[in-house]
Parts: sequence; C-alpha cells; structure tokens
Amino acid sequence: MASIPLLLMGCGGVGRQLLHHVISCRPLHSQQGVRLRVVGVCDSKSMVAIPDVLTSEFRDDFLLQLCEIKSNGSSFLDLTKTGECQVYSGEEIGRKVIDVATALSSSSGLALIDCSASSETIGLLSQVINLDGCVVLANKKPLTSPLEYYDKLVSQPRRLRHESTGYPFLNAHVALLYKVGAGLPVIATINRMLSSGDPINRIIGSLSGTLGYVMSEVEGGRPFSEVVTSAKKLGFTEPDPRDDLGGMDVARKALILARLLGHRIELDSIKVESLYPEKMGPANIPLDEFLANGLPLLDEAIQKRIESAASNGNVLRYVCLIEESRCEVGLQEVSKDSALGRLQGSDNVVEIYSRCYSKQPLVIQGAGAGNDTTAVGVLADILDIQDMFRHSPSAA
Ligand SMILES: NC(=O)C1=CN([C@@H]2O[C@H](COP(=O)(O)OP(=O)(O)OC[C@H]3O[C@@H](n4cnc5c(N)ncnc54)[C@H](OP(=O)(O)O)[C@@H]3O)[C@@H](O)[C@H]2O)C=CC1
Ligand SMILES: N[C@@H](CC=O)C(=O)O
Repeated sequence: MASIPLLLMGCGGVGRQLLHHVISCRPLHSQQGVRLRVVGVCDSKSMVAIPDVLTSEFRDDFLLQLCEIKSNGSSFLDLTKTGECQVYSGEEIGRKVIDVATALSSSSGLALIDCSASSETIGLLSQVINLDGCVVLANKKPLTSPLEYYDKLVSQPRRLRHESTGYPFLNAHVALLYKVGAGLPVIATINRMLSSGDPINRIIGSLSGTLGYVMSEVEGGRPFSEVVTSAKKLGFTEPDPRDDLGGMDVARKALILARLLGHRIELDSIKVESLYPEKMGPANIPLDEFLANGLPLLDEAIQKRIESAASNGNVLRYVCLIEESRCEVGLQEVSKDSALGRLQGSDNVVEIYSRCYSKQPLVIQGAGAGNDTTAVGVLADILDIQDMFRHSPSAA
C-alpha cells in the first residue's frame, strides 16, 4: 500500500473539487493499493492540520465540512481548535507547512499540492522539495517566477529512480508535475519528445479555456461581457478574469512551455496582447467595478473585431506562438477550417512541430479549463508519484 500524505494549499474551485475527487475515488484507489491521506488544508489566511501527521488523516466527513465552509465564503478560522484539527493563521501557516514536511521527511515525505493562484507559494514549495517532498501544481505562478527561483524549484534532484516514467523530473525523489491546459497531457508529451531526442522547434496553440470559450460564444452572437461573466461562473477563469483577458494567464503557460524547450526567458520578455485597456487593470479599478462597469464598455470593440475577421471568412482566436526566440500571445485571425479555427467552447489545442512531426504537427486537443477537469488532472499527477511513497514506514 502506498500512503501519500497530502497538504493542500488553496481550497477554492479547483481545491474543493480535488477533495471531492479524492473522497469519491477511495474505492478505486483502494483497488490500486493507494491511500491519499489529507493531513492539512489551507486558504489564503488560515490552515487546518491534523495533530499527528505521521499516522492520522482527516476523516472524509471533515473534509466535506471544510469544503462547505469555503463554499459558504467562511474561513477556517471559524473552526475552534478541536482534537480533530489545529488551526493556524498568518505567519504560523508557513512554519506549520515546514513542520509537517520536516516531520514526514524521515518517512514518506510530504506531497504539497498547490491549488492556489498565489505567487507567494514558491518559497514553501522549494523548501518542501529540499525536505524530500513532492510538489504538484495547478498554480502556474511559481513556474513563471524569475529564473533564479524557477531553477531552484525544478533543478534539485535527489535519489534517482531506475524506471523512466517519461517525466524527466520524476527520475528523482523530488517530483514536480504541472499542467498548462487543465488536464491535457501537454507537458508529459513534450517531455517524452525531448527526452527521446526529438527536438521541438515550434508550438502554436490556443491555450486559454476562457478565451476560447469567449471567442466562440461571441461569434455565436452573445455580448462579450455576458460571456466573460458566464466563463467565471463555469470556473474557467482565473480568480480575477483580467488575468485571462489581459493575456497573462496564456503568457504564463507559454513561458512554462518555452522554458521546457530550453528557452531561458522571463515573463516580461513575452509579447502579450491585452483585451482591456490599462486603465481597467487591477492597479486602477477593483474587480467588482471591472465586472460591473468595465466589461460592458469592451463589448463593441470585440464585436467589431470578430465581425471584421468574419468578413474575411476567418475567425478570431487568442493564439500562443513559440518559435526559436519568438514567444508571443495575442489575437489572430485564423481560417475557420484550421485546427485553431475549428475550436469550440473551452477546448484548447496545441500543435507541436518537431524533427519527427515536421510537416504535420502532433496535435493535442481537449477541455482546457474547468474545476472538474483540472482537479482530475491534479489527482492524476498525485497518483503518478505514488511509487515514491510505497516503501515508507507509515505505509500500511
Ligand atoms: N479553473 C481552471 O480551469 C484551472 C485552474 N488552474 C489553476 O488552479 C489554481 C486555482 O484556481 P481556482 O480554484 O479557480 O481559484 P480560486 O480563487 O477559486 O481558489 C484559490 C484558493 O487559493 C487560496 N489561496 C490564495 N492565496 C493562497 C496562499 N498564499 N496560500 C494558500 N492558499 C491560498 C484562496 O484562499 P481564499 O479562499 O482565502 O481566498 C482560495 O482558497 C489557479 O492557480 C489556476 O490558475 C489551472 C488550470 C485550470
Ligand atoms: N483560466 C485558465 C484556466 C486554466 O489554466 C483558462 O481559462 O485556460
């Protein structure tokens, strides 16, 4: 039996869905000989942890209670200290995460799952890796931090394993798994190609579930502002949809891919087209005001661009291009009959050109956003690292 102690950072749309999946997949995991033991959960202000992380875990009904607390917009701080959990806040949180990782470092190690949208988790992630832990990310920000921090996060292999899994990072005791298209196996595919000596020279794709959905729905006649609001409700957008509409979320995905291809670049070297003016940015107006008053002001301009593309027989797609030193993201007119033009809804498509795939690209397509798809992808990543937890003393 592999017993994997999980500490979840972020209990929003994706984090809660992950906890629901962990619970509903118990019978399946039991057949597979895996036990996922949730030992701690935190949000931006608080953390609940099990007192004895070496042997115990939260009961499933307590995990559901935590999900309910967050769905209702309440805080874990409302939970009083009980025998079931300890509650931490402020700076205690980081210290407690390290305590947990340290306690587990002499046995199985901790699996730290980052389902936050914070750029501040990178320090903790690196420290957990230094404590022989594993890291699974839904959060893209740590991997798009300056190279100095990125290198620390991705380049600290410990004990090598003998089997090749196809993920280069999995050849070490430290596992680092992440995604660029919700649950799509883009990173795994690229890693397989690179490690088998098939150099990739061009990636082009539509990497935003939100922007894919927005473009195809506006084409269908709905106002831009209404569609963005639906995308937020459907769980496609980032916590602040301006991250999607301003192109930064796609730029982060592009950077993750570009760095994987070996390009030593920073986020600010990517050319990014924003769909809203700077005066509507987070530095200038709060999110609520943007959603209520800013968005409708953008309807006409987007509609006109879509109509202009249609008059040329084309459609608009928000495209990511990585080719040699070029890395850019922005709106492009594309033919309706192309892989990009045929995209509908929140699907992503990624076309990869390499030595072997030089005339016809290798194409990966599928749902690119949504709490459910993303949580399933995170869960699959956790299961991918189960072998590292198989021989721990605490394994049943
Ligand atoms: N939805 C999707 O389709 C996809 C999402 N992702 C990524 O998944 C991540 C989560 O997205 P989503 O669930 O929609 O976001 P939400 O805003 O719904 O949830 C974010 C959670 O993170 C918590 N949080 C914020 N800062 C910290 C911190 N420093 N430490 C611990 N927790 C923190 C928030 O706390 P609080 O509740 O207190 O605000 C909240 O619980 C994002 O990084 C997103 O980019 C990736 C692929 C697809
Ligand atoms: N907001 C993102 C979610 C996945 O990364 C998107 O719309 O693609």
